[in-house]
Amino acid sequence: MANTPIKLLIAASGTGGHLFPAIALAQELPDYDIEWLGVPNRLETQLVPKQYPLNTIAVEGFQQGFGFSSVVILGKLIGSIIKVRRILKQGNFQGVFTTGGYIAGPAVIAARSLGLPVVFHESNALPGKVTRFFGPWCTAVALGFDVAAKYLPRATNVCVGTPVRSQFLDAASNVTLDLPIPDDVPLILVFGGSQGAVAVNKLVRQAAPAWFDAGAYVVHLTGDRDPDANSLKHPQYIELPFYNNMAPLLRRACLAISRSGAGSLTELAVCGTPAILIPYPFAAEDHQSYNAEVFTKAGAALAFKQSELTAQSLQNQVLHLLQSTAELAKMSENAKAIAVPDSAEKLAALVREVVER
Ligand SMILES: CC(=O)N[C@H]1[C@@H](OP(=O)(O)OP(=O)(O)OC[C@H]2O[C@@H](n3ccc(=O)[nH]c3=O)[C@H](O)[C@@H]2O)O[C@H](CO)[C@@H](O)[C@@H]1O
Repeated sequence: MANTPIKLLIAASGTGGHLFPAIALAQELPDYDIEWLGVPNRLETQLVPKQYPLNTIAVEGFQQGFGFSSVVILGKLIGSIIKVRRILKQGNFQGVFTTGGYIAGPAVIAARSLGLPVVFHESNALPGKVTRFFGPWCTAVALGFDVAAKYLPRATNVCVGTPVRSQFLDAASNVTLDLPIPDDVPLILVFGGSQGAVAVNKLVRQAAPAWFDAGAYVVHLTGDRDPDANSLKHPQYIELPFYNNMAPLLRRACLAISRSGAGSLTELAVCGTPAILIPYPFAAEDHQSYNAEVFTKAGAALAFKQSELTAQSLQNQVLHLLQSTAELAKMSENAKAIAVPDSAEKLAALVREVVER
């Protein structure tokens, strides 16, 4: 039996922020037999590499209050727990890993009810409700930022950083910057999480002409739901709904304008990209502001509330930074100082310790 691979079920679903760390972990466990748990209509159907079979369940979050729709959701949750228990038993799984979100509830309950170990990864500075509720039930909670530990006093916390895609670490990676940007121009990268940020896009389109006049190029990743897509045309402006080769792009950019999802922040740190952060104002419990604070405290970024930022103030702030190479260099150094480049290895070591114990 010594050579039988360990069977691990990874429950990660929904956004890039939940999926990329889990994929990075899976790639760090090549000797494991891994299957995925997701939902049928989210990003996992496109992003999870084909070698990991995808099991799907119907699960969604509870709304405020408890009405008829909550009863339906509760029914789905119970159905999901039963289905995950069946998957775990029939597949002889030895442990579960999750990055949180709605999928985590049935995964944790099913695994713990069968006595299986669970490692939960929470990438945000303010852990989500699901993490705060289920964290104490898990064998270990791996944290992206150590400040999160104070919100999880009853959980077994280990700070490991947040794993990034292999393109961020592998110098020999064949992931290259295939965009027409001259070598000697300042590049501003604008992106808004894995789904784009329409409000930021609007500000950027108004502010960008002055940046072009200052000689800068702008790569603008708009997401695929922007009603004004393709409305700005300029030879120094490249607009795309989504771009996959983020590592070379973040390394090349002298400044990023970004939301402050944990995944984006982790990549900014690993690449040492100075940033202007505009936390998504409607994120659950305003968690993106807590994430941004980790970076502003470290001197790695500036952060502005969306409600307080105008196109004019954004324009001026960027023009100021473009002229302050020393300030940008300091921010870059500070960003690198909070990066945890070997996070996937640390997380994999924790999973091995917990599952093979
Ligand atoms: C709106 C919201 O609540 N978002 C949450 C969601 O992350 P969400 O996926 O929205 O945002 P993240 O910043 O965590 O991750 C975005 C990821 O998408 C990638 N990307 C983006 C644009 C693009 O064109 N190409 C590309 O590859 C980025 O490089 C990054 O890896 O889960 C995160 C982890 O719990 C939270 O911190 C975020 O607050």
